[in-house]
Amino acid sequence: MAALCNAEEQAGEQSMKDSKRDSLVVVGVLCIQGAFIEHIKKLKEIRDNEALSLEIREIRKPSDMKDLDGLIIPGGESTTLSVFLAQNGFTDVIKKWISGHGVVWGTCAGLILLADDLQGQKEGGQTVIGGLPVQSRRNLFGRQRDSFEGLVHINEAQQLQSNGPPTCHGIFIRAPGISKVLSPDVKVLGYLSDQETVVAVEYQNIIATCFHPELTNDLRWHQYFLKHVVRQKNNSSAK
Ligand SMILES: NC(=O)CC[C@H](N)C(=O)O
Repeated sequence: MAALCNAEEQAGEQSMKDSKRDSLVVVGVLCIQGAFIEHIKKLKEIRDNEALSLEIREIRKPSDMKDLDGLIIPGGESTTLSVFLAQNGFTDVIKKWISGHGVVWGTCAGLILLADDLQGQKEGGQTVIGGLPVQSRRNLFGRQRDSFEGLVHINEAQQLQSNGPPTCHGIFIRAPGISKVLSPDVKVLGYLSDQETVVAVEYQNIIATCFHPELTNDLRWHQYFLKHVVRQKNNSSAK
């Protein structure tokens, strides 16, 4: 497949270079439960490889969100995460931060928390953050024993890196699905080999994946997220 290098991609590349020169970008990882250590490792690897001016912050309480440019909500157990967030006055803080254009990436349980319409939630409901106009179904691919690894096709129009392959390895652990896209403005970033099952999306300042790129050697999803964060920061400081 031809390498794609669109204007947005170029703007992202430029922003990454700019971030090396000037302002510090602050990216947080929600460190309550789940695969947060793996996300932090990936961010550190990119920061060190690319000499980025990047602060990587562990987010454990609402006040840690101060001056944050980007946030990763990791996979884990969405019920545990949602109860913790609600009980600690965290849900509304993150909601407000996202509506103020903070760039967020939810992987797996993180996607569940960001979906506007959640199906298959625990009895009594789950307090979610929302903001992403998709319907997500918990455990769409089955229970724990149905967890699988498979090929994710990266949507050509949204190529993650101009020089990367058009696929990536997807690790799906009791994964949620994106059962419906609720807005034409949701961009599909990745889908399975059946060409139908959407597993990665982007909507404005929100990225969400059903699988776990932090558990693979592929850095492209984290690089893609960081570019988005830097672009957004530069846009808002230009205003
Ligand atoms: N790997 C994951 O994050 C699994 C998510 C889990 N099924 C949940 O509903 O929270």
